[in-house]
Amino acid sequence: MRTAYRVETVRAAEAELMAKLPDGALMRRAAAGLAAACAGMLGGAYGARVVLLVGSGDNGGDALYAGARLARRGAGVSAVLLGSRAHEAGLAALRGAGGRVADDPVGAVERADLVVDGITGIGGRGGLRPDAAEVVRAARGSGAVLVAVDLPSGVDADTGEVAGEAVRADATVTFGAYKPGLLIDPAREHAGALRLVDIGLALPPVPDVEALQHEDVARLLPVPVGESDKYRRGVVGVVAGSARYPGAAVLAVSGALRGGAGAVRYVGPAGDAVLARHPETLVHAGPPAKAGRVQAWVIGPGLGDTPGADDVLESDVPVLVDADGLRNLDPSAVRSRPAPTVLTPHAGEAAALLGTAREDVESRRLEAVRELAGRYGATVLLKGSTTLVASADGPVRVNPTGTPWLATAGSGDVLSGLAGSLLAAGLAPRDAASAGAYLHGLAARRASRGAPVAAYDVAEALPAAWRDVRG
Ligand SMILES: NC(=O)C1=CN([C@@H]2O[C@H](COP(=O)(O)OP(=O)(O)OC[C@H]3O[C@@H](n4cnc5c(N)ncnc54)[C@H](OP(=O)(O)O)[C@@H]3O)[C@@H](O)[C@H]2O)[C@@H](O)CC1
Ligand SMILES: [K+]
Repeated sequence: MRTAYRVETVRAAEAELMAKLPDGALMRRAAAGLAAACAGMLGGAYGARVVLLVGSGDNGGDALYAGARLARRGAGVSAVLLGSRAHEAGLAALRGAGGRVADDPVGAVERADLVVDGITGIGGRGGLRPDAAEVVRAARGSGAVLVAVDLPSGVDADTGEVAGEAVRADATVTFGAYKPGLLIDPAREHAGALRLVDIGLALPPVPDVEALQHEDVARLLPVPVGESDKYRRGVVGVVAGSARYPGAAVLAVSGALRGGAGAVRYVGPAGDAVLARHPETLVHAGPPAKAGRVQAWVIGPGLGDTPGADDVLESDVPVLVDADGLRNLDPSAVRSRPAPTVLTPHAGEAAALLGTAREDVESRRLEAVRELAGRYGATVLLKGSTTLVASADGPVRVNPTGTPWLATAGSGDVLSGLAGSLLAAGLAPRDAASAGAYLHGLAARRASRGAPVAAYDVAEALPAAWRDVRG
C-alpha cells in the first residue's frame, strides 16, 4: 500500500523527531537523498551544470545543501534566489563547496543539465509568484531535467489543487511520506516520477490517503474454493440499458462476468443484445424485485429516462448506482438503506449531486469525493484522471492505474459491472470499488498500449489484468 499524509501530520512527526536529533540533521538527511537522486538522474555529478531555484523556506535549504553535495562531487552549481530571504546556513554550505549565486537566472537555467525546484514545499501557498514563474518557464523550455524538492512548487500538498502556475517536474523527491497532492490530479501530473526518501519520521498507522498496489489487490480478489458453486460465488444483478442504449447493458454485463461473481442476472429491455454477446447471462425482463435472488445489484448504465433506482434501493443487498441511476438520487433514500451503497459518478454527475459546477469538482476532487460520501452515507468512486474512492470514514483511496485513453464511451459501464460483481463476491464496498478501479485501469493499459481503446477491449483485457495482479 502506498500511503500519503497531510502536512499537519508530517509537521507533527517532524517536530517529534527533530527534538531527538542534533540541529539540522533532518535537513541533511533530506539533502543527501535529494543529491543522490539528482546524481542518479545525471548519470554522475562530475561536470554537470546544475541550477538551484531557491525560495524563502526550508525547501530552498534542502536544495542548497543538496547543491553543495553535488558541487563537492564536481558539478558546476549555481543558485537562483527567488524568495524574500534564503536559508543562510544552506547558502554558506553551497558557497563553501564552490557553488555560487547566478547573476543571470534565465541564462543559467537555459544552459543547465538539471534544475532543482526548491521554491516552495509544504509551506507554500497558492501558485508561483511572477518572478519564479518566469524562471520556471525558461527551465521547462531548456531541455534540462527538472527535479522538484518534496513537491512541485505551486501545488497544494494536501488536496492536489493547482491554483495558478506550478512547476511541472520530471521527477519529485519527497521526504518522510508522500503528500496527498502527489497522488491526486491535477497536482499529480505536475510531479513526474516519484521517489520517497526515508528520513526516519514515525507516522500514524492510518494515513489520510492510500493507493493500492498489486499485492493489496491480489489479497482482496475472490478465489473460488473446492466447494464453491455459482451461487456461493455470488450472483450480481445488472439493471441497465434501454431501447435507446442497449450497448450499455452489454458492456456492464461484460464487466460483471469478469469480476468474480458466479453468475450475472441481467434485468431490463436489452436482453436480446446481452444474450447475443453473452449467452451465459440469466436474463429477466423485470422488475428487479421479481428477477430472483442476487448478492448485489448494479443499476444505472444506459437506463436513459426509464424509472430510477428506487426499486433496487429498497432491496437488502449492496447496490452500486452509476450513470442514469444517479440522476436525482435522494440522499435520505440512500442513507436509510439496510445494506451498503456504492455510487460511481464522473465529475459531471458528482457536480449535479453536489449542486455545483463540474470544474469545481475537477479542481478539488478530494474534498468533493469526501463530501459526497458523507452526504449519502455511501462509498463513492469518483471517476477521472485519478479515480478516488471514499467512504464516510477512513483514508481516501487513490487509484494508481489507468490511462488517459480510458476516457472513452462505455468504459464506465464496464467498471460498474466489474465493481458490482466484486461486491456480489463478498468484497467490502470500498474494496470492491477500489479493486475494480485498479483492475479496470490495468486492463485499459494492457488493451491500449498507447493507442485508442474501446470499452469492450477493456472488458476483454480484464482476465489478463487479473492474472497480472495475481503474479
Ligand atoms: N517536514 C519535514 O519533515 C521536513 C521538511 N523539510 C523541508 O522543509 C520544507 C518546508 O519548509 P518551510 O516550512 O520552511 O516551507 P517552504 O515550503 O520551504 O516555504 C515556505 C515559504 O515560502 C514562501 N512562499 C509561500 N508561498 C509561496 C509561493 N506561492 N511562491 C513563492 N514563495 C512562497 C513564504 O515565504 P515569503 O517569501 O512569503 O517570506 C514561506 O514562508 C519541506 O517541504 C521540505 O522540503 C526537510 O528539510 C526536512 C524534513
Ligand atoms: K519544491
